[in-house]
Amino acid sequence: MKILSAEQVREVDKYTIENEPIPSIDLMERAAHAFTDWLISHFSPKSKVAVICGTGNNGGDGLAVARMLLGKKYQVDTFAVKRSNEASADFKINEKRLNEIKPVREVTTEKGIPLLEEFDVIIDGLFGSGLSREVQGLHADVVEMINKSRKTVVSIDIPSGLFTDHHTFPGAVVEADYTLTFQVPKLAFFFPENAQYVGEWYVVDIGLSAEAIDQQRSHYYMLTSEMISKLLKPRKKFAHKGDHGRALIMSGSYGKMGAAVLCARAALRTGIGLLTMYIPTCGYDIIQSTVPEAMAIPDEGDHFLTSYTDLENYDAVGVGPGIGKEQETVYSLMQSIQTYKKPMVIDADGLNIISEHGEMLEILPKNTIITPHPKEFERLVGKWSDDFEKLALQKDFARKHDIIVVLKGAHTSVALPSGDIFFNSTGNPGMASGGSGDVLTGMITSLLGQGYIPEEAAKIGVFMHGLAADLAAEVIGEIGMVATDITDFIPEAYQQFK
Ligand SMILES: NC(=O)C1=CN([C@@H]2O[C@H](COP(=O)(O)OP(=O)(O)OC[C@H]3O[C@@H](n4cnc5c(N)ncnc54)[C@H](OP(=O)(O)O)[C@@H]3O)[C@@H](O)[C@H]2O)[C@@H](O)CC1
Ligand SMILES: Nc1ncnc2c1ncn2[C@@H]1O[C@H](COP(=O)(O)OP(=O)(O)O)[C@@H](O)[C@H]1O
Ligand SMILES: [K+]
Repeated sequence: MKILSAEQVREVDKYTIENEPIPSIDLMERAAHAFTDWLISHFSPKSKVAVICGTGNNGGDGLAVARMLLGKKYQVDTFAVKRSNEASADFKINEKRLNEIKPVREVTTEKGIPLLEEFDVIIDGLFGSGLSREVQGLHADVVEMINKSRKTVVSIDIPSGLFTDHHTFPGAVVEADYTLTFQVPKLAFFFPENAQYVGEWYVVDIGLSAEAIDQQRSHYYMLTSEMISKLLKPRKKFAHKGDHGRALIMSGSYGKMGAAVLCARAALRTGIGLLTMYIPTCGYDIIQSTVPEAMAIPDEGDHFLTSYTDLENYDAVGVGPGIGKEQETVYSLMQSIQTYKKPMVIDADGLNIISEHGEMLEILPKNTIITPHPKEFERLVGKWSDDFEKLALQKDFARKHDIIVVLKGAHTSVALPSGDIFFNSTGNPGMASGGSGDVLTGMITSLLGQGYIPEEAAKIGVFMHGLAADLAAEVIGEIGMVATDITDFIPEAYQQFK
């Protein structure tokens, strides 16, 4: 699913109005219906609802929503924050329609700001995609009242005061519990710095022209199950293990053999035909007894990797989880990168080593997939001042080194050398515990080994990893979830695509 800028959404709106064709007031009605349907399914008619409107089309949506809720017997009070008589044409039409049912209360001074404590739900229709500057004065006071109310806040399209296409400095921005955004996700929603404003967010379809969306050029996408299902290859009836690839994973050190075990189990659950673990000698018995499906080649080093093995026969090689940064391990990594000519998967200490030996970046096989978490990424590229800058760094790094950068976190992003970036839509905070990343490395290596091209392996791996965790959370919750649970639910994640 494409992610569009505010400007692009405006163009798509305009195209839809002209070509469907549909009068803009009817398009607003459609948007308000979609929003209201969601509200009705989440809040009972006993709820006291305050709708706070600006005088643009976001406010127009708010007025239409208020009218629809009144029609469904909700108790609704509507407030329009006005600094002048200027308002959008569709706002004025909806103001007239609502006034015939229940008058809109005008807020023109600070004193006129309503007490919001008496309401259960506050609908935020102050500003949407037309936000053109930071919110100040009367509007800022209203935003502050909304945020102080501690009531459930649902934002229409975008939390008021949040810029969708660049960094928003802390100030007057609505802190929504829910944001229902129209038609396409907005870039700012994917960043941790905006989580407190956006809350839980959903995309609601308002029937904007698919053709117009197709025509918009965007580097940003959200991974959806529709996209993943198109990538997955079914198994053939007469397939044998040789058809599903051979992967080698170099992982583990004394005290960190768990990383290797997690990685191995995840690779197997993701469907690799044959898996070999290259591990220090101390990990040999551990791997052989905990993951009997995998073969094992012990390195000469007892506690950590010191060398490498013949890599040529493997369809994919993953390196990094739990390997440590000993000098001999640096050599081991360097030699494997130099020897293996196909794309690799590099994670964790593999990346920490590279950040201390920048020359390795220059020799990484093209389309290698690296999977840093933010701290590992910072070691590679340096600090950033906000999440939009982090995104730019990720994009540049992928381009410059011709690699795929999977930057992990909530909404993990997959940056391709082309400049395209795919944000994940699966996953939950239950994954924020040791070992979850090792599982991902195993999954992506497995997919690469099965013949998926690197771009596909990264996208499928990231999506399925989060989906497995979501399915695990449904059964066991987020708190008690451990990395092994994610692995255990990988098969069920695949079952969703049967
Ligand atoms: N047909 C469609 O297009 C559809 C659109 N839809 C809805 O419309 C929304 C976009 O509406 P919109 O473009 O009217 O902009 P909106 O966000 O309401 O605000 C603009 C007004 O606010 C003002 N303003 C801006 N910043 C300000 C500030 N900091 N402080 C004070 N004022 C500020 C700005 O003034 P100006 O910048 O011109 O000075 C202007 O007057 C979109 O999010 C969706 O909800 C849906 O109904 C589907 C169909
Ligand atoms: N709050 C969250 N929501 C969704 N996914 C998360 C969240 N926190 C962590 N994750 C996922 O869990 C994994 C953690 O990886 P990483 O930080 O490398 O952990 P470790 O090194 O312990 O294995 C990543 O894939 C990340 O995307
Ligand atoms: K809003």
